[in-house]
Amino acid sequence: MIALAGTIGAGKTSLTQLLADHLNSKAFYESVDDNKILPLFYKNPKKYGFLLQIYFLNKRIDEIKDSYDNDLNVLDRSIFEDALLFKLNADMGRATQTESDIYSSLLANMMEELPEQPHQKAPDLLITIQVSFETMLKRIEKRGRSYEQIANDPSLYSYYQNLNNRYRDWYAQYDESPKMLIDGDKYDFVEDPTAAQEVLKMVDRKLAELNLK
Ligand SMILES: Nc1ncnc2c1ncn2[C@@H]1O[C@H](COP(=O)(O)OP(=O)(O)OP(=O)(O)O)[C@@H](O)[C@H]1O
Repeated sequence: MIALAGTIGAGKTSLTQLLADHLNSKAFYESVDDNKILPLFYKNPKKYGFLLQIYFLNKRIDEIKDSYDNDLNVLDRSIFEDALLFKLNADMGRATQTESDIYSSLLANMMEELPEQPHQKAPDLLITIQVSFETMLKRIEKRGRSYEQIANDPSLYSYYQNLNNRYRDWYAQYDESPKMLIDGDKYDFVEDPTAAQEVLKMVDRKLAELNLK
């Protein structure tokens, strides 16, 4: 399967739709609006950080299992980014070392590839959308999920800044599958149909190179 990655508001959900339509495959979305734990987490990250992580892990494993039937199915967020978010929260004192260790070993256990399984769990291709911090802030504001707004909680500014910075290193180090980077500032594939076509062409070239299409 193809997994999208990128910071909050990078455009993962939109590109997932675009790609699945283009490839005639299925799109799998992380459902944010009916996630009951996320607003609790934003209100009290220390209390709900670990629960949120377990919730996401469970959801993403479900998605990985459901998307097995076609290598070109598209997931709007990769499971591997959660560790980046959790590490950030742990470094900010919102999770304990024990919670962090248990999460890492649970993730490794869940993702371990077994010889008898018919399909691998890691994606066939990871596509990361990289956006500047300014773009990230604009998108978060434009989308307007109340618990994500800096106007309601100014401490989110440094959380978002830190998150965006860490994505660069995360992408550089990521080695679970083939990967490619899309510049989300340069290619506004949501508003600009020409940019969308260019992005689809880039992905097609990568899929051909990997013999997936
Ligand atoms: N592992 C995690 N730990 C903490 N928060 C998370 C985690 N995964 C997702 N979130 C939160 O869930 C919300 C949705 O994030 P996500 O980036 O997946 O979707 P999105 O904002 O709709 O992105 P896009 O616009 O790229 O589709 C954000 O508030 C994000 O901070």
